[in-house]
Amino acid sequence: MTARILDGLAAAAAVKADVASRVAALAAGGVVPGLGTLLVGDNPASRSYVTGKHRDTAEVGMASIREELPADATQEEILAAVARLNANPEVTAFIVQLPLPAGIDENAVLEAIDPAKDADGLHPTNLGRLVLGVDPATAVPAPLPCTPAGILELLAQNGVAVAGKHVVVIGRGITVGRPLGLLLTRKGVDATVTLAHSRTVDLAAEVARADVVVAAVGVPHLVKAEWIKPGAAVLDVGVTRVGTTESGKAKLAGDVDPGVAEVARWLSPNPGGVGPMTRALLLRNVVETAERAAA
Ligand SMILES: Nc1nc2c(c(=O)[nH]1)N[C@@H](CN(C=O)c1ccc(C(=O)N[C@@H](CCC(=O)O)C(=O)O)cc1)CN2
Repeated sequence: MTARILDGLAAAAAVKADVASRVAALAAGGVVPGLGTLLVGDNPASRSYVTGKHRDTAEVGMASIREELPADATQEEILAAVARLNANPEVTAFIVQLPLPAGIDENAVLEAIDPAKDADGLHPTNLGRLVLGVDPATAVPAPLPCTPAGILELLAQNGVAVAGKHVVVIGRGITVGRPLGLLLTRKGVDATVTLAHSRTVDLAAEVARADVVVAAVGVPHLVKAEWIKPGAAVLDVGVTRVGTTESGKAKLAGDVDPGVAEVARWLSPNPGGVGPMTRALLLRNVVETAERAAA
């Protein structure tokens, strides 16, 4: 059996089409939503993600506001850039591209974002709302972290159910693993979640019990075909740059061994899976912030 592909480019196109029509409706009322980004340093992956985000905003008719600082920017300079984005009326919502350079207190920077302008759902207030708002029907509206929300959207668009299923998430980082565990265990989503990490004793045994596996650690080809329960859905989220091609392009390796495609029923590839969904859900967060402000 060869896995069916969870095509992130196709699913992201559907989300973007919806966002574009909502942007057009806002524009008819004189509101132009704007995404702001703050990029600090020269990390080529971060630069390429930010460039992609600004290409997306143009595609859906949003404005773009781009702030950049050098790799040796101080904590104070970064906080000042965040304050500028908070105060800029053209910025509906914005992100601080992560990771920040070594030595910068990332949590302090995330806390400095106005929670009403948090496009990533990573401000403590919005993460707190995700924890508190167990029932989405009664929860205070708040942006959801983009990668976890993109994973749920990708599964839903392809009819892959998670309610009552056992999901093993590998990785406990702030942008994927932790918030994904919260999202999957919400009322109405109803998955049973194991959050595995670098100190998990027998990762192979944990993965072998999973109906859905989400690998988000950045260890090339960590998840092996022989670990996978036949019929499971596997989402390859983590990515590592493992060199460059002859033409100078980055060579990427996901967390999932290519042999998994022969065992799993569903496979979200990397690239072309969750990455494009992360970007599409960012646009959705921005348009929803603009809609809330305009209501
Ligand atoms: N502030 C944030 N920082 C980071 C986040 C985040 O959600 N918020 N997540 C990741 C990086 N990320 C978003 O910023 C991201 C990762 C991957 C992609 C993507 O489209 N990937 C493509 C491949 C692109 C390539 O060739 O490199 C794919 O998977 O097909 C978009 C965004 C860490 N930082």
